[in-house]
Amino acid sequence: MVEIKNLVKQYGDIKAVNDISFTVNDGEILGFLGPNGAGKSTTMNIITGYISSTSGTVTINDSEILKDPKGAKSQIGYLPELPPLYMDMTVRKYLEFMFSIKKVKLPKKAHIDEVLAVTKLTDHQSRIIRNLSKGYRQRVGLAQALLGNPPVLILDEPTVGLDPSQIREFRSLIRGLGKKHTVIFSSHILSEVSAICDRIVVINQGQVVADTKTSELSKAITGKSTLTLEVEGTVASVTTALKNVHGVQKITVERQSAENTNVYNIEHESGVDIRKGVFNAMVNNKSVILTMNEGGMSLEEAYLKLTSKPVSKGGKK
Ligand SMILES: Nc1ncnc2c1ncn2[C@@H]1O[C@H](COP(=O)(O)OP(=O)(O)OP(=O)(O)O)[C@@H](O)[C@H]1O
Repeated sequence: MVEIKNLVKQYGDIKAVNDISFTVNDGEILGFLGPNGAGKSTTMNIITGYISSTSGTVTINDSEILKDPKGAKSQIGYLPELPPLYMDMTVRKYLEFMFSIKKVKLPKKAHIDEVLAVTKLTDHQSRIIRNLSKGYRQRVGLAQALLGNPPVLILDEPTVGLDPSQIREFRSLIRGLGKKHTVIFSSHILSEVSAICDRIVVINQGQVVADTKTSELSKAITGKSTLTLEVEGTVASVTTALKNVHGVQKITVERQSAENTNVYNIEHESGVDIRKGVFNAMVNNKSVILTMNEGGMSLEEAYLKLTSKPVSKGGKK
């Protein structure tokens, strides 16, 4: 488990990280999301012990990073935004070199073979790193993070600069790694995080603005349960029929999408699934449903809303 408590990092009069707390459970893939300059890299660098915090604590499976840096660091594999690769080495030589630097205690050949296989680099182990594409270099960075089989992996914006097919491959690698490791994965791209992670922590201007299951992000922001419905029929008859559905609280016509067809936003009681009731009401009303989606606000809209508003007092100066 990774526990981050009241983390603060001050650079002069800039608070890059301003009282951040969150926990990552064993076996979880946590997305750490925020716009450029939000404080992601600073937080990651503190978690991995690269830089120290101004105040607050980071604990990795009972080892606190400042009190027991050796114990904490031995449990972390880190892929920084720019992995420290030695361009003139072959992939295998580089991993052997990092193996000795990290003083890994596992059988060398077998372990490096395993790491090469997991990162799909076996066929490229004799190539000079300089000649590899960005996607392959990133895999080499991931391979060095995996040396020693650390239980926790910290990946700082690992897909930046990769092309779409490299991104897809890298994502599937991370998903696979999540089965054996606890992963913290930072990104400023929402779709990336929602594709891989079950839970996300959103930061903005050095503060946590959401800590929630990906599927509940929209609800966490609006505080409301909503259903969007596109249906044929007059507004009057559809609204009357919807009003009688158990759990429905408020109906708003969002827009007209075609002739005699409107999009409605339906607020409903939290925890009540109104979809069947809405379906039956529309069938009885002879109104054809064209689309029905839970969560009135899209994930993208919710994220923009979260990260565009100014952070309350105590935020970055
Ligand atoms: N060494 C430093 N000295 C002064 N200010 C810094 C330093 N490192 C970071 N900052 C500032 O702290 C804030 C957070 O930066 P950080 O790099 O952690 O953000 P980020 O979320 O990782 O952004 P990006 O996605 O652009 O990498 C920014 O305003 C940045 O300018």
